[in-house]
Amino acid sequence: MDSSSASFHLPTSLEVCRIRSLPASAYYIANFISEEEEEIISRKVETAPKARWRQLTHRRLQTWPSDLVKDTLVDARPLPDWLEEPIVSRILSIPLSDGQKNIFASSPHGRPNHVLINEYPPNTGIMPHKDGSAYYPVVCTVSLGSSLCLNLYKSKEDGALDPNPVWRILQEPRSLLITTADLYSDYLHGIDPISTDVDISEQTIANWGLLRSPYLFQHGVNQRQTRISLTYRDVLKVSKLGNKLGPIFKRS
Ligand SMILES: O=C(O)CCC(=O)C(=O)O
Ligand SMILES: [Fe+2]
Repeated sequence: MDSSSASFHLPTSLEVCRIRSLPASAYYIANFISEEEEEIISRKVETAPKARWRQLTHRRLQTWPSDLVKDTLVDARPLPDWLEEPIVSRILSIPLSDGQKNIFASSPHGRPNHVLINEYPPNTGIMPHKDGSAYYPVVCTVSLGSSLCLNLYKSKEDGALDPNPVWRILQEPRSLLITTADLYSDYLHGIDPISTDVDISEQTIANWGLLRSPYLFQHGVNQRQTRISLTYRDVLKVSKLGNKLGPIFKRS
């Protein structure tokens, strides 16, 4: 498999795939990985050692290289190859706008060092939340398997959550969504625990003009199947102890 971006049609800059109807800033690349790459990565996720999975009430997840301890990455092993290639090199290959640096150029480690993998069977979601201060404020989400809507919420003046989402982003399989800046810090995001996303249209989906297959949603619905998301972030604090211990941990 050729993991370089040269043979793959990526946008020339993030600016060309910015979701213009949203506050600063979100970017959506519909065809970020190929079907073959999606298949290979999905298989790696599914066949990871059982101990890698953490079961929540409705959903299960994996963290690579490990969970954070007090907002710190204590296990400084590099990401495994299948999480690194082709996704990380492709993210780093795209300039913000022509001639500029990539989205992680100013982050402490210059690249994502942590990946959270969430699996969402139909009728599962994630409560509205913010991702918090452990990370450099850039989240790169690669979706596998199925489409679903990510909701964006505003906090009310009194800090309470306004339960109606202000925007919805439709994430198709093989897409990359990047959220950063105000959208990262000032808004919450969540996924409804439903089997079918409804009321999907050009008017209600913020990234409609950037979708790969808008015709699939012409009847306004998206029947969900199991969707897996990989969220790439740069954890700000990496423990020095972890760095020293790193080489003696076995890779799994
Ligand atoms: O699966 C997604 O697209 C969102 C996951 C998420 O919000 C998180 O892991 O913090
Ligand atoms: Fe999140």
